[in-house]
Amino acid sequence: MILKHARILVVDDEPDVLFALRLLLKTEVREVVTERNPELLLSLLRQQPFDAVLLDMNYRSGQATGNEGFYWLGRIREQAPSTAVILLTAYGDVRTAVRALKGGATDFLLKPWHNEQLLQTLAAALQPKTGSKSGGGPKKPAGPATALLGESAAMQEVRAIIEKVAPTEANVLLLGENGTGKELVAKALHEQSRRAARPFVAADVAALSEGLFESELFGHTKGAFTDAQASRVGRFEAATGGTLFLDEIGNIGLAQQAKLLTALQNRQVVPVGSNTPVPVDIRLLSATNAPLHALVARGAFRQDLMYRLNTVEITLPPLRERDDDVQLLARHFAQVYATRNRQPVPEFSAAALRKLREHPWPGNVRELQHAMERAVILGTSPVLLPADFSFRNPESGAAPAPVAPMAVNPLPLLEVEKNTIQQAIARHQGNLTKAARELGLTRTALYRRLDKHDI
Ligand SMILES: Nc1ncnc2c1ncn2[C@@H]1O[C@H](COP(=O)(O)OP(=O)(O)OP(=O)(O)O)[C@@H](O)[C@H]1O
Repeated sequence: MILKHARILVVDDEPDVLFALRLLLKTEVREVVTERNPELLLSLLRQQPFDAVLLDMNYRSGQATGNEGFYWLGRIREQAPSTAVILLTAYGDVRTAVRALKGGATDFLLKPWHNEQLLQTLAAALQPKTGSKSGGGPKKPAGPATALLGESAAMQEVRAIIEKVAPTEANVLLLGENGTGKELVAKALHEQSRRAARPFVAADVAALSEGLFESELFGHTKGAFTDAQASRVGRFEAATGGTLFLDEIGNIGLAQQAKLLTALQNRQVVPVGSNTPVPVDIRLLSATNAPLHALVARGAFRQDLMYRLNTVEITLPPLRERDDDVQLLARHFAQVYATRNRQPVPEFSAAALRKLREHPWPGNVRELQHAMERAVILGTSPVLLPADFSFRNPESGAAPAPVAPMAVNPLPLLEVEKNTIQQAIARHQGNLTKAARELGLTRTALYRRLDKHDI
């Protein structure tokens, strides 16, 4: 496609950028649509096809991780796989660029841009896929990579370790409670590795009986046992050149541990029923929610195997220890499920946000994800309220948490509002943008209330 026939969507939260790009593009392309709010991106793509999206990567001042950009990139890839996406960022570095391209971006431009270069990049992005895009390197079909979200210090550290470790061949052991994102991290490690173009093979080893363990992982020959009507390649071989992810590794017995250790030491597997070893070339990632070090101390897990697995160890913190991420993830899942169900994206009342923050999340991000799906589907107003979230009492594991009784001497409403605002501001060390977000208010609405309460 040539540029002058193209329909281009530009999404950036800076009005000046939108203005400049509209001015530049309106004489060069057939149609240019600009939008400040990335949340409207998907509905714009539904309304009309665009040939390319110029997408900003950071939407909140001071945030330079580009995670929002990666998130929207993934969503565009899912919804409009043939639309070219060019990412715009002021904070580019090589790793971000690589991550963007692996996530399916067509190209990457640094702000401030040169007009000539931007037009050339756009024109190149509109060429058919088999065309002249720079060659070299193995190509991987752009999958809708789920971004690992979270701005808490703990998650930023996890992402920094991933970036450092992913390109190496180190075996990585992922520790953390259920639903903290271990599998997501394993996929990120694979996607950012040199093995990204080869398979990512996952196996839940705890689910394998002792008998199945060997044949699933190492394969079997035809007739090796009663049900073996044909020979079958095991997970190790299937992952050749790529990554093998062994989940729930802490739950396997000592006999399986010995078999696994032998395979890892010898870098080869012997399929059940065969005498011929098959060499394997895998990078091993494993995960467990069991206290593996304590299991080693008790003699229930082999120390030598653990040392094979944990060249690098990454511990995913429970969600209750990363308060800052609860709101961000809740908004993310609200967006995902509202879009999936073709519903408007709900807002959150301040009280609902408080309830989400105060819940201990025993099921971590997975529990939050399900809570948001339920709330979006069953919610009756455009603003989610505390009643839209009913958590099971973690103690009993069954009954929904009782509704808090009314305070006997309720504070006057204005007092409550003032206290709530003051607390939110204190929690965010005076950062009004963050306080406003937690309270479910726009910054302007928060300023009005500061004025009203003389804060
Ligand atoms: N930081 C995150 N950002 C976005 N989504 C996340 C994040 N962490 C977890 N999720 C989502 O939460 C769900 C559970 O994550 P995942 O399966 O990776 O957890 P896990 O620790 O491997 O769980 P388990 O121990 O139960 O296997 C997935 O749908 C995943 O996409």
